[in-house]
Amino acid sequence: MQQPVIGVIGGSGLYEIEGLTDVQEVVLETPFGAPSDAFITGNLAGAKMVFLPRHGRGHRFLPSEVNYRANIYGMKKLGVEQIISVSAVGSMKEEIVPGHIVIPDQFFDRTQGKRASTFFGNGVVGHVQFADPICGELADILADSAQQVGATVHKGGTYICIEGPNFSTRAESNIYRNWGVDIIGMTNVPESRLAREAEICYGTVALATDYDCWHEGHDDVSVEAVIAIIQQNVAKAREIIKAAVEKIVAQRSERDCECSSSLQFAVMTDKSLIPDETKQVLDPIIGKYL
Ligand SMILES: CSC[C@H]1O[C@H](OP(=O)(O)O)[C@H](O)[C@@H]1O
Ligand SMILES: Nc1ncnc2[nH]cnc12
Repeated sequence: MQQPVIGVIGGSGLYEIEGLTDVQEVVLETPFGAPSDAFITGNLAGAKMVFLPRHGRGHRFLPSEVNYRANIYGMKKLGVEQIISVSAVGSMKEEIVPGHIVIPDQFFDRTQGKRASTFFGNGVVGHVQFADPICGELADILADSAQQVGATVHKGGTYICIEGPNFSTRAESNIYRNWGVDIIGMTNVPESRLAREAEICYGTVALATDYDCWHEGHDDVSVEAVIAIIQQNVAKAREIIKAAVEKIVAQRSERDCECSSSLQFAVMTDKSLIPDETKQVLDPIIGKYL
């Protein structure tokens, strides 16, 4: 059995990963442009790791500016099969207290169409299933890991993804709550869509940092408050990643989740009509089916 290759996309406050051996910086250009930063590769607990800070080191890219396609394409090129996303989120439920961890199982997309969110196009049409956008097996591992390291964890929940970069109005926040969502953020869509198209399992460790602006007993969300909670919890997030990596290594078997073969029946276009250049660009993603 080959060593697992696990990607970590660090969100707000997580710009580096600790404890790796044989660390290298890999600068990649992709057909979709430059990723958010150099990929940091190394070994951790028997796995090969590929780390990328979503907003770049120094937090330089807005949620709408992050080049999600280049990031996921780069992960695929580096052999990543599972991505652990780490994200700061607002809590939309009383019981999700700032400092708690949520492992969401659903996304609700409220982005405004400004983000490139598919590898398809340019002569190739494909439609992947996305009813369950998070890999169930990876989510189980992340929830168990969070519990193991002593975090208060909520397993399951809907993450509503807004365009940002401004936080929500009070009316929006209350309406989202009426829709029944659990947490709010700005980044996990389209990242998760692209991971599914690339047949990479995707799971999120969401750190609740605030009550957005709906809670009468708490201050409205601010960057200052978000950073304070992240700083208190970043060590815990790193412990969760390490525990999850150890479990993935221990359970290592060929993936049999739906994510691992999501493209098998997804491409609609007659193979003989797909332009050569498109085939070349998408070779790491659809090559095995052509
Ligand atoms: C600093 S609060 C807003 C910012 O934090 C979250 O980012 P990430 O998912 O990368 O941790 C949120 O989506 C916003 O981008
Ligand atoms: N309240 C909030 N809204 C959107 N993204 C967030 N990230 C952290 N807190 C957030």
